[in-house]
Amino acid sequence: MRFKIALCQMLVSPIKEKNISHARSLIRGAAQKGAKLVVLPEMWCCPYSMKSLRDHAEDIDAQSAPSVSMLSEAASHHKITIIGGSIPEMSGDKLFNTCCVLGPDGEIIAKHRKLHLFDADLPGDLNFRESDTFAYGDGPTVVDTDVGRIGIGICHDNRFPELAILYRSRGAHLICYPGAFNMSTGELLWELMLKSRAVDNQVLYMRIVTIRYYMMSLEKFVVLVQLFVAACSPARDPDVNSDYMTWGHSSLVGPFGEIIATTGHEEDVVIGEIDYSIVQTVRENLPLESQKRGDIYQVIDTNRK
Ligand SMILES: NC(=O)CC(=O)C(=O)O
Repeated sequence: MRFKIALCQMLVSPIKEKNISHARSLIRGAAQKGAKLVVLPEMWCCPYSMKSLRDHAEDIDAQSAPSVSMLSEAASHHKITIIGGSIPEMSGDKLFNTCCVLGPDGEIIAKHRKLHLFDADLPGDLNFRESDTFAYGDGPTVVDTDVGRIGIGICHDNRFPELAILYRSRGAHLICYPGAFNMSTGELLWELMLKSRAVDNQVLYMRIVTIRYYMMSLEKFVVLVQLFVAACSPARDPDVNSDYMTWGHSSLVGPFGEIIATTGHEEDVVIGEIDYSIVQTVRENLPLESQKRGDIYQVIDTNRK
């Protein structure tokens, strides 16, 4: 399968309505260029500022979510799949950092709540505690779409290779990470993390438990994690008063760790082509699965139903 993906690296303003209509016009432009999959950034509907996130929060389950309504209308109008970046989601009294995935009929086909919240204390530089504001998501997200099986992570989720391994083990062809690395971590780590997740490879064991008679057996699945990774950031806000300055550099990385498409820090729509047949070629050229030492290490998918 071959298709075009668009990463909308949009400049986020303090005004929510403006962000929604701006995102809509970027999606329109991407669809007109032939993109079948459009990805938005982490926190595209409002500033990524812990002080004001609650003011912009939306209740997705109660269907009072203007950002998600726009995504739904855009997906069905253009007949595309949208990875809807992330928005602050209010559910009961909890706030989540949430990504909705919309299919070409406008339906929400998956909802991922950020699993790893970004808490960092870099003395004299950055002190950021997402976990003071957000609640933790409680499950991985793999979704079947018109453009393949996709795993979803949000920003800091991409630092955890086990999640990428798990997604690949569930048959994902592509992992999409809406993200917003900051100026302290971005230069050294953004591209490194994306390339690492694209080329991670492991042998995965999944424990199959037979409860009857307390018997347990271990079934082995050999899995490679060489796949495509797409990450979409907001554009850097040149306003020095901005609470959180983002690194930008939205990118599409191929299964050999190659950068297929990327950009700098300004607003841009990055278009790249994904050809899943390359995954097979890379796996044949570099047959890592036969070289893994499953007798020494293993990753167990504890969440699989
Ligand atoms: N938004 C984030 O999770 C930020 C992050 O991971 C970073 O390095 O910056």
